Amino acid sequence: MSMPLELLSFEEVAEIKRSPKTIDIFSVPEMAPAYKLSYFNITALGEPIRFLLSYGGIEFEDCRIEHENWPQHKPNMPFGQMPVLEHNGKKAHQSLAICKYLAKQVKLVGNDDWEDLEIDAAAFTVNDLRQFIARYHYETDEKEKEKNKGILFNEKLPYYLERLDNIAKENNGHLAVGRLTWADLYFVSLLDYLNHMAQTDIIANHHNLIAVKNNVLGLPTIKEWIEKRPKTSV
Ligand SMILES: N[C@@H](CCC(=O)N[C@@H](CS)C(=O)NCC(=O)O)C(=O)O
Repeated sequence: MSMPLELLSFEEVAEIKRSPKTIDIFSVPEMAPAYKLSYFNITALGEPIRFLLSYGGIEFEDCRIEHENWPQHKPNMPFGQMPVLEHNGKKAHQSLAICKYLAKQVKLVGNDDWEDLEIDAAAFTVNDLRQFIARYHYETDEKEKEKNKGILFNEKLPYYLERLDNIAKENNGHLAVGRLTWADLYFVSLLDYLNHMAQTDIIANHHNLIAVKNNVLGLPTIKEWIEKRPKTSV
């Protein structure tokens, strides 16, 4: 607490006035970002969350856990998995739930409940597609993998991509409600991962989905994030 000036001697007051205390801006401790995202050092399920935070200019601690250190962190996660978003001392899990929360924060949601339903349906469909591709990619039994490959490339990919492409056409280069929403960011942020797992550019022949991709990658805050994000293999 500072001393009232009238209780100080003339000399002491004079000394204080000669050397006024100034705030040294370089010594002010930086505030920790309000959000911390924990995920592996890859894009995959963490990237939609990183895209949404970046889109909204929300500062976040991008905590990337190396696989060899995962066993010591796993017990601290709500359901033993990541991504996990921390805010105000609380931990949230489930990437889609986190995306929906952030989408509200950055205003990439619908104007009414029905629009939200359409946006959710688009994003959840992309998530279904991700799971079909992952089923093939992560299969270790060679015979099973071959079977999954047939199902993926002959059935699931053409079926899903054709429909998603039609939706993108009807919505002017977006996946729902004719404008940019979190479903677009969700899809585009996962694309590298989906292509990596399928070992091909899955949207190469789907021009309306390419438009969705270009719309998202053209956003200045997303461009900035992609330039500065750590370069990883996936
Ligand atoms: N449904 C969850 C799935 C989370 C999930 O599968 N996380 C994986 C990484 S992508 C994980 O933490 N794996 C490590 C483990 O289960 O020990 C979500 O969408 O967040």
